[in-house]
Amino acid sequence: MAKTRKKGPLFTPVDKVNIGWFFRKYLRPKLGWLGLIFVLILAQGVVYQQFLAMTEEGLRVIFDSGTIRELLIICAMVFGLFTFRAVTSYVVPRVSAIVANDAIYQMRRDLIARLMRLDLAFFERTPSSEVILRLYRQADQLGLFIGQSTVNAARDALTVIIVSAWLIWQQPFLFGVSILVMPVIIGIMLVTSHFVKKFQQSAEDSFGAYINDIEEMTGGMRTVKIAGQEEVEQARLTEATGLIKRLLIRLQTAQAVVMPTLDMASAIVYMLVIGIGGYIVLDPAYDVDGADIVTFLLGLVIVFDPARRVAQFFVTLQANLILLGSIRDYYTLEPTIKDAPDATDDFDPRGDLVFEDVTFGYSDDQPLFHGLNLTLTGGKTTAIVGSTGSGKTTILSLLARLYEVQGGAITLDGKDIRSLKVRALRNSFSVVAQDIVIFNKSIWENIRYIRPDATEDEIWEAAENAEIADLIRRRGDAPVGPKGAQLSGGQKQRIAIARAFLRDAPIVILDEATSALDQQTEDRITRALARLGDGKTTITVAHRMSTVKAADQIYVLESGKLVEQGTHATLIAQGGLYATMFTAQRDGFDREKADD
Ligand SMILES: Nc1ncnc2c1ncn2[C@@H]1O[C@H](COP(=O)(O)OP(=O)(O)OP(=O)(O)O)[C@@H](O)[C@H]1O
Repeated sequence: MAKTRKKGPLFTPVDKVNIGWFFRKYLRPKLGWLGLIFVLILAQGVVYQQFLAMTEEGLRVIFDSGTIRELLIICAMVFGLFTFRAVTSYVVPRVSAIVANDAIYQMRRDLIARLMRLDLAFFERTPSSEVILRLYRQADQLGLFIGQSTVNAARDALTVIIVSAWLIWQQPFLFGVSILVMPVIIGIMLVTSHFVKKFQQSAEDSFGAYINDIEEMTGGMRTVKIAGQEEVEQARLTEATGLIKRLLIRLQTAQAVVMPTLDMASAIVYMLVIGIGGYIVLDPAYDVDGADIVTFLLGLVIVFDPARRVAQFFVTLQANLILLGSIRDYYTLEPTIKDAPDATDDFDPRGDLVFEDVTFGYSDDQPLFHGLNLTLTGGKTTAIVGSTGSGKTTILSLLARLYEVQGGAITLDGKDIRSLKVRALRNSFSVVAQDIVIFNKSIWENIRYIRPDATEDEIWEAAENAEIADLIRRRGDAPVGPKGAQLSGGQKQRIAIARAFLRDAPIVILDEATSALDQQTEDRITRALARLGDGKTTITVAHRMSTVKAADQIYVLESGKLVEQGTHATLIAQGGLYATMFTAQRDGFDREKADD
């Protein structure tokens, strides 16, 4: 999703749109607070100007031998001014931290809500590391930048403006001399900004790749260990961190150019002011005294520090514009599968599910279904069998509108599923699939996840039905490890089955539901699943022929084409593909038993 940026001005049109978007959406509602921050930092700038004015007066008291009393009053006022500045220096970061973190919280909240609405296809093509990067690191960095750097920069900029205005008013000629170096500074900043943007983009990409590597490593640790691939993994991750190191060094080196440039510029300015200023003081033709020059120099010292920080800010701003752009990219994504304007939830989920001439492919060059016709009769059990990659799981995805058909239609209760509310349609399904989402919580909590409002009795009943209640009693509240790493495949499947019981939806989808179970458990679970599907529309996808035998209707797919259909008995009698697959599996099974 990286955007190539051409070398150019400080803000590209995309940057301007992004800043405008962030301001309108997340900062404008906080204008009151922003106003307060502005007033306080304005006051901080005025404090410096007042300090200078008083210093000039103090110096005159000393040079022109005024009274001690006058001097003491000036000292007390200077102390008072800085105490005020100290108080505001506490209040401003406090208020700005609240404003910025709240803005980032709202942005994250919206981002999460947006992500949830996106199509499954987005998650199947986007590495999770990219999502993590945006939701976590980039949003965090942006929050810090807005809460601290921007507010500080605004304060510094105001200080520079106020003090400079005072200096111009006092000594216009000397001020004119001081800003002779400005064009050089601006030129260097523009060049630096370009490189900072470029390196930041590369650094973000390599951070994404690094998170991806970590995810793959931790997720596949079992395989890594068994295959003794630790060193390969270590080398892979070390290489990724090495790349990050190199990019960050380049990034920070580019940023570091700003400070010495400003230091050199300030040295030249001081030199000019002392030289030309000194000459003016010595020349009786000018009405300028030593106090004027000392105050002017002090004013420059006061201005230079915040000016340096403002310049530095513009450079880090470039890096943060990349982060903002990267987060904003997700806001421009729209789900393609959403409710039609006149979508209805008025349908009977117990009705027939029918594929009418359905055409579908994951990509244009790989069509899968062409004119597929199937009827999954309401209240009955339909099995879909076929070799691997024949499109069985895709049928289930299309039913739940995880993908949209490209031709023809799928109807439920005679209504095109595209005319139904997506949420209502999906609520009609209970799914027991292979890719089970398991959280690092207790089994009990994992079952409850599907229906947080379920009563304790309902959860126990579901657990008993799925034959996992004993395990819950044994393990108690112990968490099951990340992604359920401490559970066996069969135990995870039984959690999925318990969830399906708890959800109790009118259509039950079983996608290889009993594949990870031993024969004895499988028999028990098959009975449990029969109870689950009792009176419901059940759709079973299985490699194992034994689990589909009892289905009311069996469809046999081959490379996306429907090649046979009927009951177990009729298909066996036909002696086609199904009969061949069934016999092959049974023979294999018998051989295994004989070997035992
Ligand atoms: N998200 C996806 N993006 C692109 N192609 C996909 C995607 N999911 C599946 N496919 C392809 O579509 C075809 C059908 O896949 P599908 O998962 O429906 O088969 P299946 O019959 O369920 O296979 P299996 O029995 O191995 O689970 C396969 O060729 C697969 O590579």
